[in-house]
Amino acid sequence: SDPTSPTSSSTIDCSSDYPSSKGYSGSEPIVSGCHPTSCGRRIFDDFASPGDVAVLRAMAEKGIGAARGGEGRPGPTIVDINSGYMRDDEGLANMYEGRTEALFTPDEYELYRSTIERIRHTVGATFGLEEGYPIFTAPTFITRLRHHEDWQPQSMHDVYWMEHVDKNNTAHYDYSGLLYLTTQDVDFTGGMFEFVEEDGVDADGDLVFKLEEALSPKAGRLVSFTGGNENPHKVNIVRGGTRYVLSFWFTCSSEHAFPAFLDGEIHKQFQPEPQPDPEL
Ligand SMILES: O=C(O)CCC(=O)C(=O)O
Ligand SMILES: [Fe+2]
Repeated sequence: SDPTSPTSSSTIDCSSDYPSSKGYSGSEPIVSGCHPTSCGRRIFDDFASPGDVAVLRAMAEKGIGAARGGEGRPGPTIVDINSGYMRDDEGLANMYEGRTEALFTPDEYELYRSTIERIRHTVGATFGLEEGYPIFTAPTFITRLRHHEDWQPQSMHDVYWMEHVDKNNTAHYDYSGLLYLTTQDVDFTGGMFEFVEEDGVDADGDLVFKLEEALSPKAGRLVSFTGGNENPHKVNIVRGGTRYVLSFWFTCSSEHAFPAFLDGEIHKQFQPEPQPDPEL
């Protein structure tokens, strides 16, 4: 599809957390031609073909199988094809570790890489950014949410249905992109994506949110939005079946530029210290 003509487009006021000369929360300088001057949301249906969507889903399954064995775990499983890391309710594992043969074919890597690049280009065009922006950053991953009636979250990592703002989780995220790889009410039930807005506080003093706009995941549908406080959102709990989404974040900060390595070797450079999961 034509990257300049989204299926639907809305413009909203950017959060007042974007001052004019400093970045969000004062952390990084504003990059003109990249940081949003006009915030909003863009949806592109049929952004990826059914065939491409099937290959991306199969790559996630292959990665989960290599890292965890079998079909992996119920609940949320995050798969990063670039670094090889997979996280599920048992923790972190790497799909590339200890392999003697390539896990993915050159065609699969090329599809993954070109899909990332096409999304990046589309986000830049639809938000009117200068050439070269936004910048690809890490991490990016495919998230699989697999329903199982007996499943319970083991740590805060597993609680995927919380309202959040992407830029508050990771300060250098400026644009968010979600490419859905399954269709609601065909492949899974529940799992609606919702933009929300603050609606006061509850008796414990915790923020309460109300629905602003619900978007039904559809295979091939790209949803992109500015990452700041103008776009709080959540995913609803998956009630049946399996839901997949490819999540990307882009930045305006050249310091956070991340080349798409996709060579099956990069995890050797990132050996994270094992960290205890935050408690529930
Ligand atoms: O899965 C979705 O629809 C949204 C996921 C999301 O908001 C995130 O990963 O930050
Ligand atoms: Fe998010």
